[in-house]
Amino acid sequence: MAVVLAIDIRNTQTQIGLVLDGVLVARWTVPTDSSETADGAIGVVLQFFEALERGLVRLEPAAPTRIDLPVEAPLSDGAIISSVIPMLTDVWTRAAQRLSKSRPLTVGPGLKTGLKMSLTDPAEAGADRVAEMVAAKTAYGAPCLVVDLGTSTTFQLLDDKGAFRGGIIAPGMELGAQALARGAAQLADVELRTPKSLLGRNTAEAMQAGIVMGEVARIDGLIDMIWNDCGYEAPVVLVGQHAESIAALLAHEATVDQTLALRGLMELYALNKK
Ligand SMILES: Nc1ncnc2c1ncn2[C@@H]1O[C@H](COP(=O)(O)OP(=O)(O)OP(=O)(O)O)[C@@H](O)[C@H]1O
Ligand SMILES: CC(C)(CO)[C@@H](O)C(=O)NCCC(=O)O
Ligand SMILES: [K+]
Repeated sequence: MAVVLAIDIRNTQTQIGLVLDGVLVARWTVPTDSSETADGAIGVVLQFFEALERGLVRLEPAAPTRIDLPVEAPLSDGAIISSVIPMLTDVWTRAAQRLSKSRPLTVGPGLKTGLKMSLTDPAEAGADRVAEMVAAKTAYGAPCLVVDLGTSTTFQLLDDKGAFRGGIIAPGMELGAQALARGAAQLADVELRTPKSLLGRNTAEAMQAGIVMGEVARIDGLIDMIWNDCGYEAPVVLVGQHAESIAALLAHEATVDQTLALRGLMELYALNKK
């Protein structure tokens, strides 16, 4: 059985996918720690494996009922890393190197994607956005629009010719809420949830409306602007921590797909492993 680790390092969270014989079996999410060490990163993977062994991890629908994981090094046959934090790329690469039989792959210049990049500098594109485009092409076909609601809110368009046509990068909801609380003396941190009504009757509700409903309006508005700009429309796929709640509030129809980036990593691994 081939064991592959797909590691997706984002600004707030790091997610590890366990891939067995090309099937995504389970996921493990930890906060991203900018002072992480290679030893610490190995610890994260060991925790994941131990939690799996003890039946504490919810398995993906396609997972086999029984999983036998290696208990000694190498714990995996290979690994693929997508990182949007340059400082952590090397740390996780060293960790993955010690965990696996073969040299880990990193999403970035030099890795085959099978994707045409309609960008002025493809090397600049976030590895997460590239991984999402790769999986979107397989799962939804071209054209397709991916909206990622994480630390930042990003839009990635796979155009009607199947190329990554660039997109939009905006501050995410948590960042917006933090900036508001930091910048205004009478405003404090609020929990990010859908307000009871559009017009808040107190400060917290008004802030929730501004952040959550503001995000909904921004996404709906930008989607329309994108269709106007392109001259065609396409399926919309929502990913990231806030995808479910925002999808429910959007005027546009959207599919939530929380494993898109990890599946993109799986595909990139298959395409690039020797
Ligand atoms: N509480 C949670 N438990 C498990 N998984 C989670 C949890 N929250 C989010 N995730 C998953 O972790 C991944 C990353 O989450 P999130 O969107 O918060 O990332 P982020 O680090 O803010 O991303 P980015 O830096 O790209 O904006 C997503 O795929 C999401 O499904
Ligand atoms: C925009 C983020 C932070 C989203 O995770 C990441 O994809 C990134 O750092 N990208 C680099 C810039 C770009 O994608 O064009
Ligand atoms: K920065």
